[in-house]
Amino acid sequence: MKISADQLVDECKTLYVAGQETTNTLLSWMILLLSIHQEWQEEARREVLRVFGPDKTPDSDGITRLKLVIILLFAGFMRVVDKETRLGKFDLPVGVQLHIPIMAIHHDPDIWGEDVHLFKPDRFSEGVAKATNNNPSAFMPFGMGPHTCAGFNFATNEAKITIAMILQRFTFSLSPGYVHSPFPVLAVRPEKGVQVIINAL
Ligand code: HEM
Repeated sequence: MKISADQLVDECKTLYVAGQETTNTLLSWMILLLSIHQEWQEEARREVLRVFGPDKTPDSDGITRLKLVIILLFAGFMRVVDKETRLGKFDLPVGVQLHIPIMAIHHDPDIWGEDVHLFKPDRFSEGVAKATNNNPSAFMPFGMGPHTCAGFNFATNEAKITIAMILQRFTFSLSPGYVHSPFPVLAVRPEKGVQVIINAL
């Protein structure tokens, strides 16, 4: 199949939009959470130093051994019905937009338990099924089905490498100037940034 210059430009825009804000938003929230939860920052650093030591650049073998938990916040994603479809008891006409509220599903106490609002990475220690009260498909930070995120492996590896390299070199804690303002656009971004105090190790 031949691809036109316009299609190529469109593909590049898709990869940029889908891949840039999402991963840097994920990294920003991870820095925030690890700044607040110093015990998890130390635990993650211990793991990174055990796998890579203080200076080794993370390699593909090592990053598969990192079990750093990636906490993802994603506001929602959307489907447009392109042919008449029956969904459970609903008949969906063409053009209907279906919003899948990932963030609401990721905050449902019936699925995650009453402590859903707490940062508890170890809720995943026995797998997603256990963490979700046997609803593993309720955890869908990268979507689900035929259009699941094309950049899943790339993004998780990129995030692991970045966090590992930061943890190898610095400690960080939250700056008193930080203002919490989650702002949903496509991903939920920290509207005013994440200000941290960084110290070299
Ligand atoms: C933390 C980072 C990321 C998150 C949370 C994320 C999340 C998602 C989600 C929720 C979807 C929609 C899936 C669906 O509709 O079922 C999606 C689709 C997509 N993502 Fe990502 N993504 C991330 C990074 C990336 C990166 C780095 C790339 C590419 C370099 C990428 C490329 C794509 C593409 C091309 C699609 C559309 C797939 C399709 O419609 O077939 N994403 N992503």
